[in-house]
Amino acid sequence: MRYVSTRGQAPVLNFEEAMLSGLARDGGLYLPETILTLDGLETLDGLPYEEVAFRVIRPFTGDCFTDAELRGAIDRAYARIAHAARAPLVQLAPGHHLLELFHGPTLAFKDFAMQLIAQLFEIALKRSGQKITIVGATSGDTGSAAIEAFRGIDNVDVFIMYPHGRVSEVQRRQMTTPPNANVHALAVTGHFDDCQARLKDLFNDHAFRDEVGLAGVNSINWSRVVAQIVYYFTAAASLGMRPTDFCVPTGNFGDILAGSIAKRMGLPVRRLIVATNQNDILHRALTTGEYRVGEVAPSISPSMDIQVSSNFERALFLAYGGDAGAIRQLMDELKAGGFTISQGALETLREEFRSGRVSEEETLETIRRTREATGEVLCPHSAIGVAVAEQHIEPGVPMVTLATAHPAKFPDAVERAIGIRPPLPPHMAELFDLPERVSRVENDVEALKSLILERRTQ
Ligand SMILES: Cc1ncc(COP(=O)(O)O)c(C=O)c1O
Ligand SMILES: N[C@@H](CCOP(=O)(O)O)C(=O)O
Repeated sequence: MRYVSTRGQAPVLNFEEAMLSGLARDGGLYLPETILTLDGLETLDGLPYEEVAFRVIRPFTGDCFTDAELRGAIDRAYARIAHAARAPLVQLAPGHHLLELFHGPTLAFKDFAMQLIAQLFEIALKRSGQKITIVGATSGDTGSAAIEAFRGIDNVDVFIMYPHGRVSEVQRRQMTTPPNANVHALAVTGHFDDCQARLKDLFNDHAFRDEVGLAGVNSINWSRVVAQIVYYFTAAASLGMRPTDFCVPTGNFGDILAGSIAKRMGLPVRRLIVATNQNDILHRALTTGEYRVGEVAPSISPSMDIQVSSNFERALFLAYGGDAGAIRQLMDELKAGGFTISQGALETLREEFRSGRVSEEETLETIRRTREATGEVLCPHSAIGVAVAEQHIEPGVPMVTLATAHPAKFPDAVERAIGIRPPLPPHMAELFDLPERVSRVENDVEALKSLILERRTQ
């Protein structure tokens, strides 16, 4: 399988090359040239998660990994998810199901992709002897998952930029307490969009990129998206492969894009519903056709405090029929604050996506209500998903809401809602006793470059 950039001016790559590159050299995002349908959907129900993962991921990796390598990577990755089903589906109400994606080592859905791609990176780097510098931007969960997955791996340094003061204490400590020499937590002045913009600056500086062997593990990296497709298949399989709606707490649009790819592979996804907090650029874009960047407002769902939603570029590319020239034009306009989606592309997007926005008070109320009605304690991000899903449930169509993080990652918000601080699982019992290691950095690409060059160990 070959991968092309959404901006049409970067080399066409295979899976492994796209995985190791992250962002395309023209600033775009890689997508497969064609998306193949997956046969045998009716045989998936009852299979172990690992087997479904193999069948879903295999067509995307081409001949980059042998079957044995891919199966081994999948088995090692998902052995770290502390639930036999890996992504269990629990019923919240008749017709409404919660897909729990928070049983991994860092308690967020990011573990599903990050654990797997760390295994694949390791195989690829052992084979080539290449040394790389991973730089990631996080609003809290990608960073902790990346550090957990890549810490201690040979030939890799991992630098994670998070917005200083804007992640939860649990998230921060997950990033600052690992003692491994190849891990570097960077607290950046600014918000997540600043971190992501600086990350793209680093990728777009080709001399720096080549000097340090820059790689990315945000969902701008196609391999992240691929791994996130799998749980749409396991969820739909356990609901009998009926047309199903999925509601996804959304920020950078990676998780919901994975659902869109699953649909293109033939999964009976009816609608994908974007659920946002007050940082609602995606809801505004789908409602009005205007994609205009606003201020990032801090919220009780900090992982979704995002305005510039990177993977929306992939959805736009698909909605514009693969017109890379149109995407280049839109991304140029974005530099000046935003763009108008063409009527045709907007209609295409609206056929597939619905959206909703949830206030802080509604988020707290949903945590409260859901616990009372079902006993399930939601994290604030998952609560946003549940609240928006409830507005879109239609009789006869199952609704699956993605529960993207464990409530114990956001104890302050959960306590405000239900008066209880959810306990951390035993493997994280010492988190608050460990010493922290972090560098404060200004929101400045030159400062970041100097720090990375000085600190990398490879
Ligand atoms: C807990 C949680 N929920 C939802 C999201 C939004 O996911 P995405 O960025 O893939 O839209 C994130 C961040 O990515 C997250 O960490
Ligand atoms: N919410 C994310 C933001 C980055 O998302 P990614 O999926 O593009 O890596 C986070 O927790 O960091």
